[in-house]
Amino acid sequence: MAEHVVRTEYTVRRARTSDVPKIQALIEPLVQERILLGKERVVFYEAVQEFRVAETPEGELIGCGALHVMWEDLGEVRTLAVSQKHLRAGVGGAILARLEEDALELGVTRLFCLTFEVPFFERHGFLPIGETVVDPEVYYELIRSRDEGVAEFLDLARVKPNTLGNTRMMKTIV
Ligand SMILES: CC(=O)SCCNC(=O)CCNC(=O)[C@H](O)C(C)(C)COP(=O)(O)OP(=O)(O)OC[C@H]1O[C@@H](n2cnc3c(N)ncnc32)[C@H](O)[C@@H]1OP(=O)(O)O
Repeated sequence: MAEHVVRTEYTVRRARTSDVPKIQALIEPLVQERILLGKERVVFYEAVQEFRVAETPEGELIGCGALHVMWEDLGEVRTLAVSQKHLRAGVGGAILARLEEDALELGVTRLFCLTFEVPFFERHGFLPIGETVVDPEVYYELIRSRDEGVAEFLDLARVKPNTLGNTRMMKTIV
């Protein structure tokens, strides 16, 4: 008997302000599990232009992901998540591909991520990295940022509890 395959129909689009509560609801279980870092709602509104979301024809938000620019050539994939019932249907891969297009459009050629989902990111061309992979001059510029994600990228001691068990990964997308 042929295997029954459930197809998920969806489109990936730029996020809108009205998506913010839905993005928060989508990632809340992952925040509870300490897989993703919880953030205040205002932080999501401030970052709404960084987000892409996956939506079904019925208007259900089933995935999200963000690209945060850190430096001239450097960006970070953030808050990539797919709802439990739509996992393994290509949604995460499609959002990541769109974030990579966004990165190239902006001039960003190196993408960082900090994740527990190592095999997923490896399949998309990311490789584990050890320490910080920026020149000392850039390091001392980045250290001025107030962004928690940048602090995590720099592996600063004060954010180590947030990053415990995560793998630091990088992809060059030129
Ligand atoms: C940088 C950060 O944001 S770090 C945080 C990363 N996110 C998390 O940790 C949150 C929890 N995890 C998730 O939300 C998800 O697992 C994600 C986002 C990592 C991946 O999302 P998914 O939509 O499941 O990814 P996608 O479907 O593209 O690929 C996953 C698997 O499904 C498989 N797949 C893709 N399309 C299909 C399909 N149509 N039918 C069957 N399998 C499929 C892929 O081959 C892959 O399989 P593999 O793992 O055996 O190689």
